[in-house]
Order: sequence, then structure tokens, then C-alpha cells
Amino acid sequence: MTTLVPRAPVAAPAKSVTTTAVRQTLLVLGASGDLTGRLLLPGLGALLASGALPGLRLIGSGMDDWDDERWRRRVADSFATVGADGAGESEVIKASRYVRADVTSEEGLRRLLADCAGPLVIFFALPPMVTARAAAALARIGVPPGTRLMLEKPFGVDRISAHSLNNLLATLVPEEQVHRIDHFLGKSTVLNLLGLRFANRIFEPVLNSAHVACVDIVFDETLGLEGRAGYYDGAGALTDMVQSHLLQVLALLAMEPPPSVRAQELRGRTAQVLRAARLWDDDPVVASRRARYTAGEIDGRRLRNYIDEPGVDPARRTETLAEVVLTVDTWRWAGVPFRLRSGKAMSAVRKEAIITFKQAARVPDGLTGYERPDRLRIGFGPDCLALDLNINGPGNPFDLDQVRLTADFGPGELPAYGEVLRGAFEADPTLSVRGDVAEECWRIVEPVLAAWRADEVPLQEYAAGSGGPVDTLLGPVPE
Ligand SMILES: O=P(O)(O)OC[C@H]1O[C@@H](O)[C@H](O)[C@@H](O)[C@@H]1O
Repeated sequence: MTTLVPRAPVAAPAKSVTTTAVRQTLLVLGASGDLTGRLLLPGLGALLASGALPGLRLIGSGMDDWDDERWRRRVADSFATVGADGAGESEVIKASRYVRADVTSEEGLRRLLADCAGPLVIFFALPPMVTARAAAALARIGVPPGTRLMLEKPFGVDRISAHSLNNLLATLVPEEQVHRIDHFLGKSTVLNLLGLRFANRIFEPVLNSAHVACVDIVFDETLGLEGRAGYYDGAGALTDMVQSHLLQVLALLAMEPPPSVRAQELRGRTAQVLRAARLWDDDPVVASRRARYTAGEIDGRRLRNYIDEPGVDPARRTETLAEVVLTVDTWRWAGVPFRLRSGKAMSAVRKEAIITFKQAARVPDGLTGYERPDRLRIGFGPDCLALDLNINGPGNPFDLDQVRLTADFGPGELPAYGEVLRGAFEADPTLSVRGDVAEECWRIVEPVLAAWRADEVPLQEYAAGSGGPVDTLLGPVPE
């Protein structure tokens, strides 16, 4: 008789990393803009310094009348912010070039492409509308085979524009070669959700509506506008943070276990759970709050009223804090509220996902002091994990206390932006946002955008350095 013996779990093969030794060309459209200096170049510097990218030809282009020297200074300054000053990085800087061109014109793009050699990556560091025009012009002239496209969020300005942009990009290259960058997908703690959920026996069985009361995904910053009115005043907290980053976190936190963490499966799972997400009660008035900061002080720093910041148009009524409550209509999560909130100029930095468990089924008579439910906290900066548990604690052994088990872990090998860039240079879209997911994220927030435009949800105010507006959804975020 054959006996069935349970097989020991087999370790999954390590994720293969394909590095090409061929020198790639990175063509940056919008090289003189804020995004290039603040995010792209530091991420690129860190990636080069890590040795994961063996050399690069870097070409910057834009409308500004810059010369090679000016561009190289910008690259060097940005690289220096992440300590990327080794021989390899200096070589990239020395050989890099700036080409003045109108990147929305066929003629300008043709000239740029003629200058590029080897495998090509084109980075659109442009506002959404200009990206659409540049992509349309590129579609008319075509790109060399194998070209990869990288785009920074927001992908379009609503579902329809995201859909048209996706259609346009599809005429240029296959979907796997489009890298929509959301740097939260490169944050080591966000990626740690995979290990935490799927490589432990103890959490996954309780991550469902039978055990979870609610989930908060909070990203409060003490930073204000920081001179970014040109971009931020047109976007606001909902588009800047919730529609993009926080929905990606929700997707990793709520998706079903994927059979592998390779691109097709992982992105399939995140797409699936986002398709099931919608506003609580399908009602943006019930399920959203918005607010804007007024003058105040944070850590001795004086912040002026948001509407007095240079470049802000008060008529836009841009929010600096957005809060929405979603439901995820799956067997696992039905009925569990997911609150997503992000605010600027808040009293304290709070970047975490908090899973609040339901009360214990019954606490035996005689055990006193049961007040707070268990909570699992996943911190996104600083990176840490904490588990709040009720135990008997010190003193009276029948009086309960809550303790916090914490684990701090160091940062990832690369900063988040470097991590997502690495994927694009290695032609691996695992950490890129798939086109349908970008559209899905707009679908989720669109009713809120419409209700806010119609002024159906009041724009509250909160003083910079305070804890945010008084009227919140589901009460205060648990301390
Ligand atoms: O904490 P990080 O990694 O800097 O990310 C937060 C930033 O993410 C960016 O994408 C937003 O545009 C910023 O407004 C925000 O401050």
C-alpha cells in the first residue's frame, strides 16, 4: 500500500534577475523639470552606485535653453544627494548630453531618437497633458524595437484620459514594456507585505472579515507644498497620494495570495482586488472628506496658509488632505472598511497601515481591563512592524495590559525610486503599474472627484501643524 507522506514545502526558485551588459540609453523628456531633479536623477544615481546598472548613456532633453554643462551639473548635484559619486557615476555624468527639443513635435523627437544608440528607455518626466502629446507624436514616428517607456504618475488626469493614454502607448510598444512608475511599489516595507502575509502561517488565516474590524492606510506628512504648486495645485491630495500610492498599498494588503511574485501573477492579483474595490455605500458624500491647511507652525517652522503659497490658485480649491473609505467586495473582505488618508502639513509624520482586529470572542469573567483590540501595524517610514496584544502584564495578574511587540528593520538595498527604476532597466515590469490598474484606480476615486467638483463635500480647513480637520470618517485614526 502506498502511504501519502506530506511533502516538505519546496522553496520557490529565486526571482531571476536579467541584467544586460549592453549599455542602455536613457532619454529623459522633460530633463529640466522638477520631477527629474527631485526623483528620477537621485533614484538613478543610487541605482548606478549600487552596481546594478552597468553603465548608461544619459540624454536629457527639454525646451529650456540649457547646454551640456548645465545639465551635467544638475545630474552631478542630484547624484550627490544620494552619495552617488563613484567612478562609474562620474563617467555617466561626463558622457551625458543635453539636447534642446520640443518633445511634443515629430521633428524634435526624430532628432532625439537619431542621437540614441543601443537599447533605449524613454522617461516621460512631463505633466500628464504633455506626456499625452509627446506619446502621440512618438506614435506617429515609431520607436526602435525593444524600447521601454517609463512614466511617472499621475497616469492621465481621469479614467478616460488614462484609457486614451494606454491606447496610445499600446500602439508604440507592448504593455510589458510600459513602466508606469509608482515608487511606493519599490518601498521595502510595502514589498515586505508579501513576505509578512505569504511566508508566515500566523497572519494570513486571520486577514479576513471574520477577524478584521477595519484597515487604515495612513500617510500623513509634516511637509507642506515645498514649492511644488506647479504640479500639486492641479493634483491635490486625492490624486497625488490616494488614487496612486495608497491604492497600490491597499492592493498588496488585500489581494489573494499569488502563486508567484513574477509580473504576470502579482499584477494579476493586484488588478483583481482593485476591480473589487469601491466607495463605501457607493456614496462619495458619506465616504470622503477633504481639507486644506491654513497657516501654522511645525517643529518651529512657520508655514503660510496654503492659498498664499506662490503659484497656488485659490479658485481651484485644492485639498491638501484627502480621506476616503472603501469596501473591497470579495468573500474575504466584504463589510470591512478600508480607510485611506493622506494629509500634508500635519503635526506628525504617520506612514502606516493599521489592521484592527475584532474584539476577542469572549474574555473570561474575572479578567478585567479589556479595552483595546489587537492591532497589526506596518510602518512605511521608518520601516517597522508592530503588533499590539492584550496580555496580563505587570501588577495585578487578572488586569489586562496592552503590549507592543515591535520589529525595526533596515532600509532596502535601494531607495524606492531606484528599486522601481531597476525593474524598468532590467525589462521586468513586476513593480510597474499595469495599464488596466491605472484605469481602475481612477474608476475608484472618480465619484469623489465629481462630488468635490460639485461642492457636495465641504472643503474643511485645518491649521498646519495640527492633527487635521475635526470632521473625519470613522473617527480618529487609532494611536
Ligand atoms: O515618502 P515619500 O517616499 O517621499 O513619498 C511621498 C511623496 O510621494 C510623491 O509621489 C508625492 O507627489 C509627494 O507629495 C509625497 O510627499
